[in-house]
Amino acid sequence: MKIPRLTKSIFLDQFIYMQLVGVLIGLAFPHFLVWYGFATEQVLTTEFYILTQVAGQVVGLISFLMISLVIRPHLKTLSNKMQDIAININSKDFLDYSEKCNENMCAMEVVSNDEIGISASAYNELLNALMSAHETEQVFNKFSKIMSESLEVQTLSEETVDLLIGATRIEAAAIYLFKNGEIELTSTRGITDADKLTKHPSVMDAVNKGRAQKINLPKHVQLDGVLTHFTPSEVFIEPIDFKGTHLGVMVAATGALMADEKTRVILQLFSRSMGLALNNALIHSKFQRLAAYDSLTNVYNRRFGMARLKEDFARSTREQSSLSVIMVDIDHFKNINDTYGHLVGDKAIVIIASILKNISRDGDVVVRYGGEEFLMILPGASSADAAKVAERIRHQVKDTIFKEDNQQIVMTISVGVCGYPEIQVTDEVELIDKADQALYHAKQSGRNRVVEFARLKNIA
Ligand SMILES: Nc1nc2c(ncn2[C@@H]2O[C@H](COP(=O)(O)OP(=O)(O)OP(=O)(O)O)[C@@H](O)[C@H]2O)c(=O)[nH]1
Repeated sequence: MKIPRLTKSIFLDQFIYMQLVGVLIGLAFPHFLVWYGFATEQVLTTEFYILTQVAGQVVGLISFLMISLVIRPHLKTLSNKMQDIAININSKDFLDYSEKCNENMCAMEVVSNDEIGISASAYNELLNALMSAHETEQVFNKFSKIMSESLEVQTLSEETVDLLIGATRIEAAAIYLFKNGEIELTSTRGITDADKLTKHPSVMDAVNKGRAQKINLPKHVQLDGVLTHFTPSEVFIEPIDFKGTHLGVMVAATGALMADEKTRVILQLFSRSMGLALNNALIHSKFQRLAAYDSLTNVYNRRFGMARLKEDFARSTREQSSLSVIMVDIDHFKNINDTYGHLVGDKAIVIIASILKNISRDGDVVVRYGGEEFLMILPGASSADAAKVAERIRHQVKDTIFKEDNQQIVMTISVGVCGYPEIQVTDEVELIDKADQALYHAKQSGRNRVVEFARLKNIA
């Protein structure tokens, strides 16, 4: 039965109805007493009617007050908490609010199993769902920031793995990408033998078919967790795709705690959204490579080499450390072209470049400076050290027999060396210029030789 509403306040309606009930009881009560055996002249009097009316109103009023005292505070607390959340969501302060939120402050105490108790637990569930959605949103915002701020595959992968481990129940993770037809480990945290996973059939399946999977981790893979070593409870394999192309796969393992809803949601969000950023990063690195490398020899091109030399020279003058350059030019190269043709000439250039690369140490830079001219930058090497390297190169070139059809081609090179700070130059262009002068001298004095600019000066 639906009782009609009288005012805008349910409590006021309830009060009015209680008063009406009081009036009816006040009217009926004297007649009930007559029926019960009281004398009519005693109870059907105006005074007795007034008395029963007053008693009825008082009972109505007490009932209203009791309802206000027992029910109203619970509803008031519930409405205050809801208002707090609404205000914080609207003022975008929900992050601070959720961080401060503990059981006492935000959750409602459930004190009954009636509608009020049900409302309190429904509110608590709603609050938990809101907090969890908010946390997921925060993690995804951080993830979007990572995706939009870097164009480096390595940085993107490492920061994603770190965030995944920091924000979910995942305790170890790795990202593998397809490179030249092979699955390559790009970043890993916690999986100590991550390389071995590239051969695992489930990983291959996820990469080849783009199929997400959940597997048991193979025995030989161990996890470093917060607790020493432990066996993971689950391992998720999520493909990373972009427009139907399988770019790679994300492997993530939970530790002692199984993945909760938030972990599963974030894992899927990450693997599904990474494709675009990784694809951009892969294109970027391809373009960077194209812009920096010489396509014939696969060593740095002149533009990149000069930029690199500028940086190295600035560092050497700042730190007062040695820096030497070696200029290499193939002797009578025109003859090779004229005798065997340009294609054979190209092969000869590639052979010289690979000799230079093989002899160079970590940190040295090989540059194709011109057609058949190479520059080698040796940070930390004195002029005398660089001259020794140059001699090794010269010998190796001379001793390399280059076979073309049935012909055996022997090449020689002339080399100019200049080193800072032995030779006090003002910039990197002057350093190159001096090495060039030494090279010119090597050519003039018969070719197939190394000339150090420092000695040239002494001779002069
Ligand atoms: N095959 C080929 N030849 C090139 C390339 N770049 C430059 N050359 C040739 O290299 C030759 C360089 O000749 P020169 O500078 O006259 O000198 P050289 O014959 O090497 O003689 P010296 O340097 O004086 O010992 C020219 O014939 C160019 O055409 C290239 O990328 N491929």
